[in-house]
Amino acid sequence: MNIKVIIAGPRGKMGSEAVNMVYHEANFELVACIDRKNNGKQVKDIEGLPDIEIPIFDNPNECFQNVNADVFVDLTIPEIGFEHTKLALQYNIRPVIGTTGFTKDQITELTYLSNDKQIGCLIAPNFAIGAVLMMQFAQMAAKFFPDVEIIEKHHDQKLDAPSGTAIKTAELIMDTRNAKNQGHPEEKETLQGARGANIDGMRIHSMRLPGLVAHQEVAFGSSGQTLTIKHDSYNRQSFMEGIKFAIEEVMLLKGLIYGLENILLNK
Ligand SMILES: NC(=O)C1=CN([C@@H]2O[C@H](COP(=O)(O)OP(=O)(O)OC[C@H]3O[C@@H](n4cnc5c(N)ncnc54)[C@H](O)[C@@H]3O)[C@@H](O)[C@H]2O)C=CC1
Ligand SMILES: O=C(O)C1=N[C@H](C(=O)O)C[C@H](O)C1
Repeated sequence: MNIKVIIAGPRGKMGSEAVNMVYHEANFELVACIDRKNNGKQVKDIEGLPDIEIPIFDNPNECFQNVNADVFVDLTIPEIGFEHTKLALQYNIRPVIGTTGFTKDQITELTYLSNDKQIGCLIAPNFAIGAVLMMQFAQMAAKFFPDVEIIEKHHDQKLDAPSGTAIKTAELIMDTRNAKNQGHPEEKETLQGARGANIDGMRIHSMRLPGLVAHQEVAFGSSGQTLTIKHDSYNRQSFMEGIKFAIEEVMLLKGLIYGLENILLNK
């Protein structure tokens, strides 16, 4: 049986790619989109989207109430994505969340809701398989190289900094590395922010430039050597294999998973 999917953010860079992927996937059926504009219109009315008569709602409540769906995919902004996710769970529709910038407290609240209702929910800061592996390799390396800096580089339309991927990478590293303040104990920033954001003593640097898509380096150093683990997404197609996998897998979950690695690496 087909998995029925609702997508929020269909006009966005990621949302439009996801609409096309879901439409072309034999086992998926796009049943509605949530867009803050275009209420009452159809997907075919939006430039760049497939020529299909799928309804668009600007009101998520109305959408979830009227459309029979299995999975809800959010690719919007964190404030809206969080509200969408809570609502989808209330309607027993399984969320697959690509939107980044959720706070720790928000993820905790969604975990409670999802686990309590025994409804699958997947939050993945990065759906690119290569990025998931990059984070895993970084976690492995941190065991041997506790001095580490994360450099993430994105297009200049990105709203959140640091990226969700950089935060997730730091969290994974924190699982294997004891907190350590890096650099000289008496170092001083003569220009605020020069050393980047500080998380558990490691630094995250965020670069924003037109021309970039999504890139991250995790640089480790020890006596006489450095190790750099690097991933590049050159287009948004790179995230689609992971979203497809997440839509299939969330159907089997009974609670919330944060990070694709938790299901991908057990396959
Ligand atoms: N998990 C992953 O693998 C990836 C996640 N992302 C994340 O996905 C999200 C979307 O990224 P992009 O498509 O690049 O952004 P975008 O700016 O191209 O698209 C954002 C979408 O959100 C919608 N939106 C904005 N404000 C809204 C509001 N107030 N109410 C309802 N909808 C609203 C816009 O209409 C648009 O459709 C971001 O959080 C980004 O960090 C991006 C790439 C990969
Ligand atoms: O906004 C983006 O583009 C991306 N956002 C995600 C993040 O914040 O990590 C994933 C990827 O880096 C692209």
